[in-house]
Amino acid sequence: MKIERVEGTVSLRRTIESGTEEQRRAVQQIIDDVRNNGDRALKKYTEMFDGISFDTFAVTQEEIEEAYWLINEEMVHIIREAAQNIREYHERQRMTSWFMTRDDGTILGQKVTPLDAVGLYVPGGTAAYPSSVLMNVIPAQVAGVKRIVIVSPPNERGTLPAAVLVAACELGVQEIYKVGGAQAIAALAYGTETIEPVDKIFGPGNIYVALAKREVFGQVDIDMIAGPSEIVVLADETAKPNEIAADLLSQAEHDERSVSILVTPSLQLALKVEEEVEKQLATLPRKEIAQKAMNEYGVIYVTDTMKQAIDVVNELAPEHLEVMTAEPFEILSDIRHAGAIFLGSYSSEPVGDYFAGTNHVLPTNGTARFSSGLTVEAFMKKSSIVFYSEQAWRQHAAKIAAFARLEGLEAHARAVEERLKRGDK
Ligand SMILES: NC(=O)c1ccc[n+]([C@@H]2O[C@H](COP(=O)([O-])OP(=O)(O)OC[C@H]3O[C@@H](n4cnc5c(N)ncnc54)[C@H](O)[C@@H]3O)[C@@H](O)[C@H]2O)c1
Ligand SMILES: N[C@H](CO)Cc1c[nH]c[nH+]1
Ligand SMILES: [Zn+2]
Repeated sequence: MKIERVEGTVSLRRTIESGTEEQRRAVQQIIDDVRNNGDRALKKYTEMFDGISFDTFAVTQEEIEEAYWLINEEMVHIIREAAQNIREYHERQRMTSWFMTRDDGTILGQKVTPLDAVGLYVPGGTAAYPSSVLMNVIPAQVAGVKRIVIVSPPNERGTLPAAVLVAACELGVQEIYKVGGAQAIAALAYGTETIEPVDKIFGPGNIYVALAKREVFGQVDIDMIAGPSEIVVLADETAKPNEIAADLLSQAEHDERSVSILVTPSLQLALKVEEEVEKQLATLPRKEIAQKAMNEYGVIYVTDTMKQAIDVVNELAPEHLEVMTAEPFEILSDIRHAGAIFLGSYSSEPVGDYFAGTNHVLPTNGTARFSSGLTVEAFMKKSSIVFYSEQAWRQHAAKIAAFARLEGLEAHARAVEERLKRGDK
């Protein structure tokens, strides 16, 4: 890990993978094929990319039962407890419709409606996280979404990871399809004989999945495109170097492009954390990934003051921020940009990844400057409500018509004035 003094600007912005021309063309072709040939195309690409042939893509009851055999009971209880915590937190985000009235009889309001159907992409390989199933499905359920569909590429046994199936089943998700990649995204967007289309697609995936999501946007809505994980630790001399190092490595093991940064006014702490990171890296099972991430994107910024350290954090606008100082709550009001803020030395970032109840789908790449993590709101939409009484119309019709004529929109003006004829009768 490099130790640097902060000079000039700092940034978390990395190039966003936009794929090669060849990949973009391949994705476009897969999407067209699924639109035209439905299940037949899904079958073809599943054979081609996942090496499995299916007659039906739906996960069966037997597969769910087998998954429960493969997961120990204690783990099922942990998943249940985590789910309860996540549900309790997200219940607080529930939105309600509201109305307001004016003396002239006008009633205005906002009607909140859950999306009818959403699709969650669960990536294959080692990146199949049951915790992400909880983080996406629970806010959808709290919002009141009726139809929740999970798609994920089949593994070499022709099924899905047991932990993913158990997490989904614990939440009562009943529609799970073994199909991945761009073909799964196309099926969710346009529908096939087996898979009914949805209204919005959530979840991460590889470049083919990301490109397909971009491509179908407009036909359906999509969530954010999340980049590799990031952690910034803001610490003073009271923090423990071994704990900081462990937390930095927790995110580095996600991806070779993950970013782990310590910002501190203490050079002594910086030196100790650097040493600890090397020590702890040596015994990590995902050492290769974490090492690459630390070499490329790991850095310790040493500042002159805590105030300067806070400025650096705000400039970085990280996905996750840990505040490990003597009085973390005193710093909270100065933090302006971070997807999730973990306060105090016991609030290690994985506490939020799995269990506390907050959502782990968060803005990356410096976008925490202007965006937020996944919330219940992402699964809802708002319709404005307008009721004009006769009194309100009489009082304001001329003003509205004048405004319309200012824009040169005569039909607008006449629509409002058309009601005058009623008074003539
Ligand atoms: N940001 C996050 O929160 C987060 C979390 C988990 C995983 N991820 C990402 O998910 C990804 C998982 O990748 P994965 O590949 O293991 O699983 P994946 O499910 O994203 O992709 C697998 C599918 O890719 C398609 N594919 C593979 N090669 C192809 C080709 N040549 N042409 C067309 N399609 C092809 C296949 O259809 C296959 O089923 C990683 O990139 C990881 O970084 C991100
Ligand atoms: N830290 C990841 C988001 O950046 C989420 C995750 C899932 N499992 C473990 N961690
Ligand atoms: Zn994580």
